[in-house]
Amino acid sequence: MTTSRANIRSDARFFALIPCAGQGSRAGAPLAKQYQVIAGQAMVLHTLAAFQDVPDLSLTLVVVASGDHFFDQLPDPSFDVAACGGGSRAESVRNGLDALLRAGAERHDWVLVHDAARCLITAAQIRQLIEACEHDEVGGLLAHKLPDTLKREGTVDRQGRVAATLDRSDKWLAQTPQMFRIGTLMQALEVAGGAVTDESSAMEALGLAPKLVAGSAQNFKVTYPEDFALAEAILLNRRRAG
Ligand SMILES: Nc1ccn([C@@H]2O[C@H](COP(=O)(O)OP(=O)(O)OP(=O)(O)O)[C@@H](O)[C@H]2O)c(=O)n1
Ligand SMILES: C[C@](O)(CO)[C@H](O)COP(=O)(O)O
Repeated sequence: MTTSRANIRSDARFFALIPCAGQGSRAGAPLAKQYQVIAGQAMVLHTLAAFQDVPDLSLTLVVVASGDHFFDQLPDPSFDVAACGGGSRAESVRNGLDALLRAGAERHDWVLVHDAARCLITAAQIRQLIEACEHDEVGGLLAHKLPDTLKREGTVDRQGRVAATLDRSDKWLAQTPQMFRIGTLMQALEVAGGAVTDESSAMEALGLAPKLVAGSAQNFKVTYPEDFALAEAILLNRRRAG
């Protein structure tokens, strides 16, 4: 699929979609990781604070699982909540895009999809992504160039041992936000199905080449138990630094 410049409208608005309906099984705690308190508040509230500081956004929509009442008691939230989470991240995103259209977004508008569990994102990084992609034909994602030597593990009797050292010069770690036109992303996710782990993969399956925008190592996804302490230390350090 190609996207022609003629299809690009300059009056597009920007929406944010925060998938927040996961269970955090790799984090190994009874409470879903996005609701665990770090640096004084639930992880997802740190994430949302960054989006609140981006004036370009028309609306931020948080997708939670059905029956999740975490946000019910928040006074004057700066975002909307839709209880339409699915069985996979891709399904939660797809349902969230439907909800955005119901909330007034249009298919030519941009959506920035961002993990609730990437609570170290900053408003400046979100702005950088928007500036890098708003005139692009496809859109793109924050990503981090691989900083370490890359090994491939062996198979069968060589499991747990190095089979090869790979060229890392063209390797990036995909982060979020990932920013695409709502309509194209919906089409891409329809084609790709529920198994894709990010929006870029779905767009790639359409034959499109999303733009890689350099993010930061600090924009990691809280995934494993040891990630909480690191995220908290960075948040507290930023607070101290003002
Ligand atoms: N069915 C799902 C699965 C994930 N997510 C969200 O997608 C983001 C990134 O996913 P990941 O880190 O894989 O979260 P979990 O699925 O919660 O983690 P795990 O795989 O360890 O269970 C998280 O903010 C998570 O809440 C979602 O909205 N709906
Ligand atoms: C979208 C994502 O954060 C990009 O790195 C990631 O793929 C989601 O996490 P998962 O563990 O693959 O579900």
